[in-house]
Amino acid sequence: MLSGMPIIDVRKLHKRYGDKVAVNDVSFTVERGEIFGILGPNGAGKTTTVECIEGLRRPDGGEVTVLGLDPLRDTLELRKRLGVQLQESELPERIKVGEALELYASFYTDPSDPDELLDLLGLTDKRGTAYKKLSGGQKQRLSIALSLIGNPEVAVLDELTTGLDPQARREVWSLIESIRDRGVTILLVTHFMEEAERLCDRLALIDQGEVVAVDTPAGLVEGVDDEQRIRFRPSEPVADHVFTELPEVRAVERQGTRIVVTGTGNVLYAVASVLARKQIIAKELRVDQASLDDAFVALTGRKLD
Ligand SMILES: Nc1ncnc2c1ncn2[C@@H]1O[C@H](COP(=O)(O)OP(=O)(O)OP(=O)(O)O)[C@@H](O)[C@H]1O
Repeated sequence: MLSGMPIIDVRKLHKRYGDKVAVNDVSFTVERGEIFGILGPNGAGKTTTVECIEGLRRPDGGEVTVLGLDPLRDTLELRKRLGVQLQESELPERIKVGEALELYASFYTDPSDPDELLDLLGLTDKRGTAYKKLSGGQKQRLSIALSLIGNPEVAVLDELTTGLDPQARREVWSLIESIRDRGVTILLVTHFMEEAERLCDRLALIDQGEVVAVDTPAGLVEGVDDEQRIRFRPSEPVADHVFTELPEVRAVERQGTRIVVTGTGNVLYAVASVLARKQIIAKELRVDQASLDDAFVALTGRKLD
């Protein structure tokens, strides 16, 4: 295989449902070994895009190749090499964790060792537990295990941590990183900014069926103006004009006893200096930089969630 070939190549993908355009000329490539994210609000067209990649939907236009294969024509070959996460409803309630893995392993000629996967996913002591008795996080981990049982070269994970508590979510994130470290290329669909920021090497921001940007998380955030938000509770009362007189400051806002100063350049130094001169202490000081959320707003004029 050519080393330069992308693992997933989506070109001008177009998909309508009746009159509704769900995906409008979406293009991106996923390179070997990366975690590539598709990030966008509900209804942006993320699931439709990955269903075309998985061969579950027929595009109305454009081209998709996965590992050089056509998802609609080379279905059988692709099934062996592409791992797809199951929907929750696809497993019988009574099946035990170990049985589910053995069953799925039997579909492949060279599956992963179920015990090793259970261990990797922290499910070893759940081997004999019925599916319906698992917690949300455990079900999620099992569905990831099932997507990996065939030793795929590439895995598609859709809304991986939806419905999980923050603790379980972080566990799943480190799991995904260890899977990538084993050499699996991962396409991750999410509407969580934090998840995309933490996990993805690169990501496509999608809005209303269109790709608005493809870049690294840092690259996307760099594109936003370098505005910073400084929040603190002053030890003494202080008037707004003390800050608004500073050239770096764009706005001053009050939130109860807190002051929120936004500005650009070295605004933090400017604010800290003026407070020091007045011998005022900034309590509970917090500085927020631009985030992927801000990048999304800057690009689309709308918030992510
Ligand atoms: N089978 C269908 N028939 C008609 N319209 C559909 C169908 N599936 C999706 N849509 C519409 O197409 C658009 C894109 O949906 P899609 O599910 O791909 O978006 P998404 O980004 O995955 O959103 P979500 O996170 O809510 O699943 C939405 O407006 C949705 O209502």
